[in-house]
Amino acid sequence: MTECQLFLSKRLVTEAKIFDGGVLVDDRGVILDILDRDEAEKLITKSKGKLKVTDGGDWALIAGVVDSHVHVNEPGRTAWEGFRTATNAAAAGGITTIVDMPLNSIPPTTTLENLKTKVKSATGHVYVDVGFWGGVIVGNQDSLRDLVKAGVVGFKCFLCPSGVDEFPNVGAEDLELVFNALEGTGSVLAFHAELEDDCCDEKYVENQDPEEYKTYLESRPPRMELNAISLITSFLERTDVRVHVVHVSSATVVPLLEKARASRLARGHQGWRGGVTAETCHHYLTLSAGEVPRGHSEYKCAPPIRDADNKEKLWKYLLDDKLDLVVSDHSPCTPDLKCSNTLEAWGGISSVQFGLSLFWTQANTRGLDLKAITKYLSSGPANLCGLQDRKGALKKGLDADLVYFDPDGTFVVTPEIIRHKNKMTPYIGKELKGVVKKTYVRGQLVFSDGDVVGEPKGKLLINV
Ligand SMILES: NC(=O)NC(NC(N)=O)C(=O)[O-]
Ligand SMILES: [Zn+2]
Ligand SMILES: [Zn+2]
Repeated sequence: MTECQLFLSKRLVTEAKIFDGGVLVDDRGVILDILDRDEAEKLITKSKGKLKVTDGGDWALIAGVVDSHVHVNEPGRTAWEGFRTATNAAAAGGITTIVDMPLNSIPPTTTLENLKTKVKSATGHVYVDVGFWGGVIVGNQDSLRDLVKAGVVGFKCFLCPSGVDEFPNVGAEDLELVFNALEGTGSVLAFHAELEDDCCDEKYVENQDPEEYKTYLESRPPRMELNAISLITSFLERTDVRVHVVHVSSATVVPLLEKARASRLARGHQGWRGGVTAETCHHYLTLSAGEVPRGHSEYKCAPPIRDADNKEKLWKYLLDDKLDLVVSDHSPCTPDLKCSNTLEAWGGISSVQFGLSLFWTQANTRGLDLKAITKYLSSGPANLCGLQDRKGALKKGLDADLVYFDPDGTFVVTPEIIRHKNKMTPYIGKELKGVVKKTYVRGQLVFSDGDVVGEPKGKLLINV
């Protein structure tokens, strides 16, 4: 019993309930049991001081957040973001696993060789556990099965230009090959779902003020998301490969996804949520187009943040179980690339550290309780990534990825508290609810009292 630990809280949050109790953790950092207060007290008495007990009192004890959409950019664009800084920010934000996106680093994660390069640059530099997405680009379909074997959680592809030359988008003809390559692997194909058509909106906005956010917004209308979903769903009668739509911005696409899911479920698809899933991001659930100040491209991302009515619809769909998870899509860059011209600036929002508090700030005012955090920020992403037997909930047999969280505390976002590399985010000056007090990865303390603890102890969730 000497190596076991017991983490107590008056508000222990499992997938099913919130109660006064404890999480018993073994010497490997795996959850041995979830106990109520009486059982925990009896165990403490029985152990005669041999059990290491941590009591968080009134702080909630929640499962660590799994952020399945983070662009780390190292190697190759390490000035934009690196593993140390991104995972330091994650630990401070109550995230115990991030999953790295395959693009913006050079090389992109599109071959086994490239994955090995990425893994090498991450080794020894991560404060939380890190999984990896593979990338699908034109012509790399023969590399996909090797990447699956190496343990990538799935693949991301683009249906429109990605913003970086080395990650070209695919078209309908490529997708045929890609679905064939992934058939039967159990892997998931995630889409950046924006697709242009003949009606060229970019040309239309040419004469408008490029510093106005509205100009950028009009260059990427909801129609682009709808076009993409139509293309994706047109494949679903012919393939069993799981599909996932990343960063849904326009609520208009959700009914189409719902229909596609229903049809797959009717066919008996065995994947999580019928193998048709979708995420939205903290920025779409927190911000709206009307509040973006002129020339402030730190609000720029693709697809764009839309109006307040759209934001409310996204919340409704989320609460109706029509959207499955919420992520940061942390996609940072250097300050020079966030110029005041909204058409030319880099598209990507930096927020990995603040996702949990951004979500809680909104969720709490909408009458949700702490279980919503576990559902949408932990178990949802873990299920997407096939990590549900290791991550994503306070449950026997899973890794003891734990966060002591003060749901009633507040803080203001300032550049000084930002831990990601380039201190830009649209949330500067905003007051957020919910303060991360301590973060544990596999039972080990990695963040406490406002700072990371010791050397990076994160694991890479990969077999290379
Ligand atoms: N090249 C990117 O990092 N793009 C990302 N940028 C955003 N979302 O603005 C993304 O996920 O598509
Ligand atoms: Zn994307
Ligand atoms: Zn992204």
